Amino acid sequence: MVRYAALKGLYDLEKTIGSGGFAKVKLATHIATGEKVAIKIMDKISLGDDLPRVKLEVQALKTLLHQHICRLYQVIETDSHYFMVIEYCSGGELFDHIVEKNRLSETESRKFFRQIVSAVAYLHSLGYAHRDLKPENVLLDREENLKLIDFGLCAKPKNGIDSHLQTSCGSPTYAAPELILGKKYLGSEVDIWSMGVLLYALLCGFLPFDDNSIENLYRKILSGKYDEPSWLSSSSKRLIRAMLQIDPKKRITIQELCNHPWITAGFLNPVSFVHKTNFEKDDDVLSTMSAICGEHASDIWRKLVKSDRTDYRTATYLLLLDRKLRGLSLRIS
Ligand SMILES: CN(C)C[C@H]1CC[C@H](N2C(=O)N(C)Cc3cnc4ccc(-c5cc(Cl)c(O)c(Cl)c5)nc4c32)CC1
Repeated sequence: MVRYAALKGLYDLEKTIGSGGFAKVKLATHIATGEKVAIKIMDKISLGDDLPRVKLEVQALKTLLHQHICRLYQVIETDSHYFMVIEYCSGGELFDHIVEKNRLSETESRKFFRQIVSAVAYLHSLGYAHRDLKPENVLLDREENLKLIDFGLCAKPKNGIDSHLQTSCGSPTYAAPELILGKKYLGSEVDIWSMGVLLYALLCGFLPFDDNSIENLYRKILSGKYDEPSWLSSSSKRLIRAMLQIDPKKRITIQELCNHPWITAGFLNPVSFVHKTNFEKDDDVLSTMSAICGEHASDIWRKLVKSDRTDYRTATYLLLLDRKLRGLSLRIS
């Protein structure tokens, strides 16, 4: 087990739970609270010119506070590494959940899809586009709540979400036609297309556009033609068609999506993104922390609010708050 001095006394590293590109993600225990976390470890050498993506992802995750977006607790930077301490999702990938059930019922698909729409509507409302929405980037926590991850490709165009992007990124299988054609595109519109692919995967258990050869895959995507299995309801077909429109200008918008009849069926309200308030003060958590570190609760809170919200104290506060919201005792070892 590689020892990282920067984590000593703060986190106990356990097994590797995944690796992708330039990062390795390990399960770890936050020593002060005993809570499980995921630590995304990146070494600066192999990051190379991908370094700016880390800063982009950290900045995005610090800003994005939403119940269906993975929470960043702490960032540790050393000369050689970046460590991002992130909310652990013990439910694994949504993809595996679909595969083991073959496909999901319309009701279960709707439960998950509303959570995705809520997270993406919130993302877009802050001027971000994810640009790499795919089942592998949608995880589940212990209560099977959905968590969006991997904001390494997300973009916040300087002049707002409605300004055009050009960089081709994300995986072709979920990429919108305009993106694979290398045209200028709107982040919000390509996210809608990817969500259409995601919804199709939830309801069908396979992908609308798939082929081993990249050229055939591109041809299928650009044709916009895909199977509509017999089990799809006409309402599901209509919604998927509205999202998988080749012409981005004909594609349903995120606002229309929040109110779409398929989305609201069986629910009392359209999808809203009531995101977490920035940083709510909790006296139980503060008094637990002050009992341990001997500082006054008011001093702890003042330092927390003033901090850049990515230090160990912040991680401890947020993890204790999570424990409380889950109805568990607030204990600090
Ligand atoms: C395919 N990707 C490029 C990497 C892959 C690494 C493992 C990870 N994972 C898994 O695949 N489980 C099955 C377990 C698991 C559990 N909790 C996690 C909590 C957070 C994250 C996470 C990972 C990355 Cl790269 C992020 O940027 C963020 Cl914001 C969050 N990944 C987790 C994770 C999923 C993604």
